[in-house]
Amino acid sequence: MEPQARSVTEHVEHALALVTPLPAVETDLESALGSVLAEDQYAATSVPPFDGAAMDGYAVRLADLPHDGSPVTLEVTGDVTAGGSGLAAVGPGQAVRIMTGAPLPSGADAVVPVEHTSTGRFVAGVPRAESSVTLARRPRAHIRCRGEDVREGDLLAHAGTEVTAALVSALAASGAVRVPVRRRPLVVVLSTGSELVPAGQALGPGQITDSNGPMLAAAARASGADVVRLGPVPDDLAALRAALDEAVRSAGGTGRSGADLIVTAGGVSAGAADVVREALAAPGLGSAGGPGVSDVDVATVAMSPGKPQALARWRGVPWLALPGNPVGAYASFELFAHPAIDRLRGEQGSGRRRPTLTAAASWSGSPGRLRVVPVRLVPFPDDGAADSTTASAAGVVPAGSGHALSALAAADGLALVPPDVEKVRIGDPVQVLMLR
Ligand SMILES: Nc1nc2c(c(=O)[nH]1)N[C@H]1C(S)=C(S)[C@@H](COP(=O)(O)OP(=O)(O)OC[C@H]3O[C@@H](n4cnc5c(N)ncnc54)[C@H](O)[C@@H]3O)O[C@H]1N2
Ligand code: MOO
Repeated sequence: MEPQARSVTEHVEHALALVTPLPAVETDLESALGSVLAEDQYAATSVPPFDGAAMDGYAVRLADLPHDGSPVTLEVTGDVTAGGSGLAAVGPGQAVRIMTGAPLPSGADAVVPVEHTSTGRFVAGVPRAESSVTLARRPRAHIRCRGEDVREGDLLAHAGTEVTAALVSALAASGAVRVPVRRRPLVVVLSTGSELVPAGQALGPGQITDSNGPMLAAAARASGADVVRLGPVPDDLAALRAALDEAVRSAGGTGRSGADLIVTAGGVSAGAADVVREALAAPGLGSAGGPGVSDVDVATVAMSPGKPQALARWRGVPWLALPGNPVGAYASFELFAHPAIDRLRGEQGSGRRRPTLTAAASWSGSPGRLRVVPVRLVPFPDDGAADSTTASAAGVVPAGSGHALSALAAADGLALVPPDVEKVRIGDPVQVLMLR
């Protein structure tokens, strides 16, 4: 008899319970890209750090410009450029040439853009020749005030935020040099199966190319981990145990020691050669395990594909054992391994977006199981009009034509059809775990 199936949500909880956020390390700002902040970040300096010009033009005193908008002629007494010393002052009846980003001279309280003055335009590289300028009051002052973007001490980002290029900009502008981030996890990926040969090798009878190894390695890398890939290892207990031991010691080319997470694919179901099951314990299972293994948790998860799953520790290192069927392996990675990697990285929240979109085709569910369907985004509703710009791109259809791996390759996301849905019909809401 098949053991009682566990829900996907429950298995996610078990997977998350296996891992804890990695320690914080200080790193320079650029290397922090893709890592997760370990502490809240506050601005060390204000942005902009001084009052300055937002336009190329003339710094003036508003008191000199009539309210009725009639023009006045002012004496041009100086020049300030961005990065220049900016010591010029504007006295009554005077104006100073000023370039965008330059500090506002004392006495000035507005900038009049050059195109609204008698000068018309500045010529790059040509120094000031004009001794006067005629201009009038404008509705806007075109001044960027000190701290108007970020004020010293402002919270820029919470702990748990992934460092993006945009955040690097905000941190750099406000004085950050080194930032505390969680260490990147080292994930060891290991595929098992005597039928597997590495990509590029000729196939003998009954052999297939190992695609789960490269796929899981790529998926782990895309979720922000450093990756070492081992195997494929044959269905042989001694070989598997040796590979797991290598994983524990593994530094690969990363200059680090020891996996933070081991992800295997294959060998977890009921076959006589299912070597991962063998390494976890004897058939029957529970919490027991052979030497090296602890916290064994073998589960039948109510999902399709991806039903056989196991969790354990190998010499203390968290180990997620995913099924070998490639689509099941990928779905399991996204549902269980990705959140576990997010937790190791210290990321708050669940990483992947899961919007509710609309089914633009009908397909069957898997009653009693969460059905995972690779889907493509399409416009919906698609009224067939030549101009489809009115249709939103919020519809999904099953990707590919049913061949499992080709569907996965074409997918924008994985539709998650709940266990109580027998059939998805056109127009039904459907939750989609977005892959890009
Ligand atoms: N008697 C039962 N048999 C099976 C059950 C079951 O409940 N009772 N479950 C089935 C389901 S569902 C799945 S999923 C598979 C999972 O089995 P394993 O995790 O043990 O995976 P394997 O048997 O090793 O492989 C399954 C399938 O995928 C191919 N494969 C494996 N690894 C790779 C790889 N790295 N690259 C490409 N393809 C791979 C493998 O050749 C098999 O065809 O068990 C069912 N059986
Ligand atoms: O659970 Mo298996 O991955 O359905 O094919």
